[in-house]
Amino acid sequence: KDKGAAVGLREEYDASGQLVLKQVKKGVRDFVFGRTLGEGSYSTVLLATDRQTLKEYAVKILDKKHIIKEKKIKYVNIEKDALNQLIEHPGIIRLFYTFQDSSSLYYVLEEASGGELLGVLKKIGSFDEECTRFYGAQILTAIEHMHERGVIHRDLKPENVLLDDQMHIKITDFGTAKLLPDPRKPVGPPKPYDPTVEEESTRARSFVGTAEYVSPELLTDKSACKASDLWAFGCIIYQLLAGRPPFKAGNEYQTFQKIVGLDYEFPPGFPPAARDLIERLLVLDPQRRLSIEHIKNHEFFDGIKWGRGLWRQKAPRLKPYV
Ligand SMILES: C[C@@H](Nc1nc2c(c3cc(-c4cn[nH]c4)ccc13)C(=O)N=C/C2=C\CC1CC1)C(C)(C)C
Repeated sequence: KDKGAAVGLREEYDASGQLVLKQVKKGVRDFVFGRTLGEGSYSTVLLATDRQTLKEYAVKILDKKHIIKEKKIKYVNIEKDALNQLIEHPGIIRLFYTFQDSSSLYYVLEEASGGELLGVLKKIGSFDEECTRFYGAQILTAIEHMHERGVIHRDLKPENVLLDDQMHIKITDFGTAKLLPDPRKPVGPPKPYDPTVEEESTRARSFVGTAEYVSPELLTDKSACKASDLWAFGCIIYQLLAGRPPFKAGNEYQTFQKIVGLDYEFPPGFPPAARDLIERLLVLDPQRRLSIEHIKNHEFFDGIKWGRGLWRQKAPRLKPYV
């Protein structure tokens, strides 16, 4: 009789000589892989079912050779560290565990069966104020949680805002996050030069998010800060109500020109409170952008109960804002 090796169990004897079966790390064989959810540049995300528990997960598979060749090892560790630092928040996708085989790394993540907010938005065209207020509030508290833990997402967009089976949000894709040094941890001695590791400075310089949501500071002086996520937040709020992002042009370069020139306008009939909030977020100088506290107190969010209550209440029914 197979000692359960197939299901990742190992025989051990405890102090009193009693036989115990220990659950060891899961492996590829423990899952049945389903459809592809999306392809990243170094990874693929598939739906997968755990053979034993029949629970559904999203598994991100990274090709080790490709990562090493492209010197992206740092990115991979950043994503894992970011997800591990952000556990236990209802608005952040959970990383359950990771394992590897000879060719790939596997991240076993929570499945968000409602899919991407972008997909829902495309289906109904645009959100009304009530839905925008609810989803905006959930996204803001998830951003607040990240920033409290020194994590800057850097690529927030409706595609990375997922929906669970209760139609509550789950932020995902921390592969391009920036981890601020932990103020509580002393900075260690400088590491010896390692040619295979791409330096932070070059990394910060090389990375740019998705054109429509990139902040002006990332385009002008190549550095992202927490306020960069709030610029993206402003773009998302605008897009939920208008059905399109504020800065969109024929190609990336023209989109960048619109951003640094703050070249956007509101469609007629745009709700005035939302317009005022967006005008205080889409500010070129990151220092002058509204802080999270001020956003929470803005009249657009009047009526929102911030805190745990936000995650227990029923999501408003999505109806198009005509
Ligand atoms: C934006 C993202 N799309 C998605 N990423 C994830 C999903 C996900 C689920 C559906 C879905 C499920 N049921 N119906 C639709 C559709 C798209 C998804 C999920 O459940 N759990 C973790 C995910 C991502 C975590 C990983 C990046 C670290 C890309 C295109 C990058 C795969």
